[in-house]
This record gives sequence, C-alpha cells and structure tokens, in this order.
Amino acid sequence: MATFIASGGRVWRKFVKTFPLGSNLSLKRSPTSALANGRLSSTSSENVLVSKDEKSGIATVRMNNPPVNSLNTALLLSLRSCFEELEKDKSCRALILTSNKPKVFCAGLDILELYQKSPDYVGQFWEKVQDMWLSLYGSRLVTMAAINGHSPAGGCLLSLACDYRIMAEGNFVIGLNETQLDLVAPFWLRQMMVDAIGYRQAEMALMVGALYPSNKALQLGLVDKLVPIEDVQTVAEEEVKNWLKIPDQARAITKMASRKPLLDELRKRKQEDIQTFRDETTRESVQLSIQQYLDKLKAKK
Ligand SMILES: CCCCCCCCCCC/C=C/C(=O)SCCNC(=O)CCNC(=O)[C@H](O)C(C)(C)COP(=O)(O)OP(=O)(O)OC[C@H]1O[C@@H](n2cnc3c(N)ncnc32)[C@H](O)[C@@H]1OP(=O)(O)O
Repeated sequence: MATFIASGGRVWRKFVKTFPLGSNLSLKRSPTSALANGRLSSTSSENVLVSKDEKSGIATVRMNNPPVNSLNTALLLSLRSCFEELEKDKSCRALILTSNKPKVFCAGLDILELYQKSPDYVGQFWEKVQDMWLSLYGSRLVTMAAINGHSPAGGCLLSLACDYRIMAEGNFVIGLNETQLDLVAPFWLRQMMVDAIGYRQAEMALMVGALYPSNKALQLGLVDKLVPIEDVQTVAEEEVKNWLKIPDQARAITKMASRKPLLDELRKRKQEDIQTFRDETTRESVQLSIQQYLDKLKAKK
C-alpha cells in the first residue's frame, strides 16, 4: 500500500509493506528528527522504521527490534529490503542508520541465532548477514551511522559499512569483540576495521576483541564525530546535507572505486565464507563459549 502525505510543506510518502518473516518496512516520520513533520503511525511488530524527506532525499532508517536491536533473521531481512528499496528510489540520496531506542544502537548478531542450531540454519543465517552487508556497504547513497548508543560486534559492522560515523558521547562502547565469544571476524569485516583505523590498531583490536568507549573510538578513528546523545540525529542530518553538496555521481563512483575490491572478494568467496561460519559456529567448543557468554549476559542483572 502506498500513500502520499503532505504535511508542513513537505511531502511524505508512507507505505507499509510486508517483508519475509512478517517484518515490515514502513515509511513514516521519526519522532525526534528535524526532518520529521509528517504524520506518525506505528505498530509494535515493525522492526525497521523509515522516514524519508522527499525534498532533500534523506531517509532515516531506525532499527526497532527491542530490547537491544540484536540482528536476528527478521531484522536482517528487513534491513536488506529497506536498503534495496531506498537504493532503487531515484529520489533518495542519503540514508541515516540509527536506533529507535537510544542507548543501544545495535547489540550485534542475535547470539541465539548461533546457539544450538543446525549447520544449515547457521549457514542460511550467515548468508543473510552477508547480503545485508553487501547492500549497505555497496550502496550508491550517502550512508551515515547515527550511533546513539552501544555498538558492539555486528553493531560495529553496520557502522563500519556506512560512509561516516557519528556517535553519542558518554558511557557507550563500540568495537569488534568477536574473539571474546570465541568467534573470528570474517575477512571483509576485518578489512573494514583496517580501513578505518589502520593495520596495527585493527590487528590489536581484533585479537583482543576490544570494545572502546566512544572517546577512545574517536581517537582511533573508529568513529568520526562525537556529540551529545540528544544531538546525534540532528548532527547526522547536518552532516549528510554537507555531503549532499557534492555531486552524487562523482561521489558514488569514487565510493565504488574504493569499495569494489572488497565487495567483489566477498561475492567471489561467499560460499567459502558461509562454510567457514557453519563449521566454526557449530563446533562444540564454540557452542560452549557462546553458552557461557549468554550466561554472563543474563547474570549481569
Ligand atoms: C574464520 C572463522 C570464522 C568463524 C565464524 C565467524 C563469526 C563471526 C561473526 C562476526 C560478526 C558479528 C558477531 C556478533 O555480533 S556476536 C554478538 C556480540 N554482541 C555482544 O557481545 C553484545 C552483547 N550485549 C551487550 O553487551 C549488552 O546487551 C548491550 C551493551 C548491547 C546493552 O546492554 P543493556 O544493559 O542495555 O541490555 P542487557 O545486557 O540487559 O540485554 C537485554 C537483553 O538482551 C539480551 N541480549 C543482549 N545482547 C544480545 C545479543 N547480541 N544477542 C541476543 N541477546 C542479546 C540480553 O541477554 C538480555 O536478555 P534478557 O532480558 O533475557 O536477560
């Protein structure tokens, strides 16, 4: 269903569309955004909320998978569908990725998707991670991560796949802590880390599974800007507008020229990467580590 809503001088396109596994993509206004002046509607089952300002072509994509936006199958499918929709939309020029629940941007992969599952299941799950990443990292759009909270592991993966990262100041962490779960970040994720913070720092960070507070992340270049949490969205919109002063075509071609080798490498090695993931995550010792990690998370309370 697609409708157009004109409000406050801007035209809002609103539609609710059902994606596989019952996840929804809806275009609607965001409650806090300066771009937002359309009508708000919401249902609790929607795991991705999208608002798009037709005039500027800036879309805000809010992950809405309580309690911590962990990347389960449904959220991965919704994110991919959403990125692909926006990619096809010729009037869309930029995408801001954020969390609908401040304080947690994304808790990474849903650990339960890796625990006590069959090799086929985890293989299919991993392919969804790969496909979501290919659509975000390979996007022609300006992509901006508005990291309004914790962003470990898969949250960091999402952030690194964007062109620019704005993070909330304060007691929030970001990084690739995979080794703490006895997991090994795949080559394409490791490469993004190297590209962001340089070889030596990335090598150390990956080996020890470091999670950095936001000020250290800024110092390392893992994020590009720190702002108070309440300003993350507004500053992201301002930053996107600066980026949009650059002609789209030249910017997008330049981006593709630098990202194509890594994109192509994963496309070429997709099955091998899935096989490795299947073998590693279903290994008994890794399952034990995942179980212990889950227990640790629960015991936190
Ligand atoms: C060559 C070999 C290759 C081998 C294979 C390669 C595999 C590579 C995979 C690489 C890519 C990415 C991997 C990942 O993303 S793994 C996930 C890592 N994530 C984390 O470690 C984060 C864990 N969570 C937290 O630290 C905190 O929850 C957080 C700081 C994010 C928020 O804290 P807060 O206090 O707000 O919330 P709680 O901790 O109380 O959590 C609320 C409930 O949510 C559950 N939870 C949290 N995170 C996850 C998660 N990632 N998956 C599933 N569930 C999660 C938590 O247990 C609480 O549940 P209950 O309310 O039921 O207790």
